Amino acid sequence: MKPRDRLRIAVQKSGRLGDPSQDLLARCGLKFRQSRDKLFCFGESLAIDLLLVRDDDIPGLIADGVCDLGIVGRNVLAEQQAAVAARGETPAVDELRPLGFGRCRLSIAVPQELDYAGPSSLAGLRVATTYPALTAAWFAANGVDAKVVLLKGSVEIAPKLGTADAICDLVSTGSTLVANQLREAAAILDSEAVLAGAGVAPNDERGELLELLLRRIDGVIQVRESKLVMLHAPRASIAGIARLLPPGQRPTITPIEGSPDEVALQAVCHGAITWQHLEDMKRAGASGMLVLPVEKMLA
Ligand SMILES: Nc1ncnc2c1ncn2[C@@H]1O[C@H](COP(=O)(O)OP(=O)(O)OP(=O)(O)O)[C@@H](O)[C@H]1O
Ligand SMILES: O=P(O)(O)OC[C@H]1O[C@H](OP(=O)(O)OP(=O)(O)O)[C@H](O)[C@@H]1O
Ligand SMILES: [Mg+2]
Repeated sequence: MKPRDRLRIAVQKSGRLGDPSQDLLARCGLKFRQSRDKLFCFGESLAIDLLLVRDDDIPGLIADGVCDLGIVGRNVLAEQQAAVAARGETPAVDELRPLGFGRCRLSIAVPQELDYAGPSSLAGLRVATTYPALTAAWFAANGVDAKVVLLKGSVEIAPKLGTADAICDLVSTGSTLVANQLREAAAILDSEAVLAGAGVAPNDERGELLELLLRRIDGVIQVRESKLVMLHAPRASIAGIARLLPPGQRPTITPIEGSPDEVALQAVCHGAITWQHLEDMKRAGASGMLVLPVEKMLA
């Protein structure tokens, strides 16, 4: 293969991960000019280009060296790794970073009327899936002999059609399962979009670009998951309130002019602040609570 000096990332052309993947790269300061056929994006701000492809092709493109990196669901990457491992080979593509979007899980689901009391309930049954290697590996790990039936799509209707007794497919809200009179029996993999890359990083300019990109991705993810919390509280309640916050920087406490028993608290927290957090803090004495997004952060 021709040597390359530009880093190349495979991203999903359309579908669920396409836009969020490009959005993440834009937040990392990458700017692109798209080719007329919309299959290639030339990096204008850095020597990093994109190849726009079907998500199923991404692990293979990295393994073959056509791309250095890819943004793909862990479910797709893990399936490829499990298929390689089942052939007795060592997977050449690794997960470098979880990216925090495209969250779903790969689950075994069974018809409502099937009694499921654990993996052994599926012994001797046919299980339809688009993820044959992961499904077979889960059965093997649980010592269950079941038949894995490969389907490329519409897996959920297989039990109704009589081509399978159960399925193993992606679940997010669970509404597809409900619509097909199925229920989730066991989650076999928690998934989200991940940055995937070759086990061995390129040992040239591309290696440096990769390091730079990883640093920026880490920064973007940290900021995205960070919130600035501001509130007022009686001085005596501050320790209790601080314990209710997700982990983060040590809070700043400032006196409030004219209210000697009350202080203002300001804290950068890493992780979601839910309504439940706010209600718990209110019960602990907090008032005037504000939760703000963080745009940039530098330690
Ligand atoms: N319901 C869901 N909720 C959240 N994430 C999901 C859901 N379904 C799938 N995903 C994640 O998004 C990825 C891409 O899903 P999508 O449906 O776009 O794939 P696809 O139809 O195989 O696309 P392609 O045309 O690229 O082959 C999945 O591999 C999974 O990681
Ligand atoms: O638990 P839910 O929120 O219902 O999501 C699960 C469904 O989402 C995905 O399909 P998608 O919506 O992408 O449709 P497709 O696979 O038919 O393209 C997946 O293949 C499941 O069928
Ligand atoms: Mg696909």
